Amino acid sequence: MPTMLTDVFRGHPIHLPHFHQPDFTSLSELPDSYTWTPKDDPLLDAAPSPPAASENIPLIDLNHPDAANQIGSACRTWGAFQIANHGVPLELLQGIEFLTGSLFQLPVHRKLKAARSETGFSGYGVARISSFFNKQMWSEGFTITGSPLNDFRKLWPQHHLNNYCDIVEEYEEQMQKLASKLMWLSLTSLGVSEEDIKWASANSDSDWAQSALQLNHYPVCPEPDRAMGLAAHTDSTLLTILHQNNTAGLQVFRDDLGWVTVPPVPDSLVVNVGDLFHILSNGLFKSVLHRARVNQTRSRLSVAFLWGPQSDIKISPVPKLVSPVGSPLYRSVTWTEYLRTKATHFNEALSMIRNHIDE
Ligand SMILES: C=C1C[C@]23C[C@H]1CC[C@H]2[C@@]12CCC[C@@](C)(C(=O)O1)[C@H]2[C@@H]3C(=O)O
Ligand SMILES: O=C(O)CCC(=O)C(=O)O
Ligand SMILES: [Fe+2]
Repeated sequence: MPTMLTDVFRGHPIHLPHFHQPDFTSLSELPDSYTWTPKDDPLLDAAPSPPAASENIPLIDLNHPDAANQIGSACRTWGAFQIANHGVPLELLQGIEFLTGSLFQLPVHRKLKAARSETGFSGYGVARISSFFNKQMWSEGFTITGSPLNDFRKLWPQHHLNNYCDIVEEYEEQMQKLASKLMWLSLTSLGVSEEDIKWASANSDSDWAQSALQLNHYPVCPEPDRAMGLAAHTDSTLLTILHQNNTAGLQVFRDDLGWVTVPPVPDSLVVNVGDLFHILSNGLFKSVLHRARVNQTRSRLSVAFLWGPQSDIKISPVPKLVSPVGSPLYRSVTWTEYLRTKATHFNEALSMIRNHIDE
């Protein structure tokens, strides 16, 4: 039996900073433990000099005949793009946003009933990457994998459960289909077909993939310029599909441009390349560094669909993308191994599985 995501951190506890959640709504000043300076994050104010022209991640119409090439090009230059005409019913996007809003509106003592444990995967808590920073993030999260019923039971009375579980299940199904479509469109642009990736071609999508949902809430903040919603990170996924409410906050990093805000476009979705897709593409696709800032007047919600392979699948660079005289940039790794490496080494995880070739 392959490890399921639920078991990834079993026996690999993550010691998160003590959970002192302030009552976000009652503060008129940012507590020191939430005030970020460049000492806490070297890239905090990263900006090119001279300042670069304003540019943004592309918005791609999935119905466009050239969508595959546009996606491939966005994966190479940005590691992120937005998509319109993605086929996910709008009521479903509204449904998951409503569920997320009502979850975070619950009183703290109720949310803590579904707190994520140190060795657990799902439930309520601070971002997992919190342990790598000295300052706290201005956000709260809820991770779901598999059926949310057990956790949701701790939050809501019976009469909400079926409806909320149906929304999560339907959302995961739609995202799964979309993620697989996006993966093949981007690989097509590199000349890679199903014959080149055995684990993916032998089975239908639902057999080889697994996923998690990360619900995020960034409350209104008295001093947004000094706070951080979610610190800079890359996702450990193949692809991540993000729905944000109509409040800006997500930023992606480009060496030549610094931090670039991804504006919310109604009814569209944001797609990020994750570390595993970077590995699979032998470094051609960029796993994008991103973060979330916060806001003084509007609270922000986001729902991230984190998508990767089942845990018995070894991801390694597609041979076709390795030059005949070169060697693959990375050694092979399963999603479970990678998540554990990331949980202990954070942003060093990718370089730890890189093949260092003697010159
Ligand atoms: C399947 C995943 C991917 C995880 C870990 C696990 C569940 C939650 C995901 C996130 C979501 C928030 C950012 C991140 C960096 C975090 O702290 O938790 C992500 C992390 C990763 O992409 O590495
Ligand atoms: O809230 C956002 O825009 C970013 C969320 C994110 O990066 C994540 O959940 O991995
Ligand atoms: Fe992320």
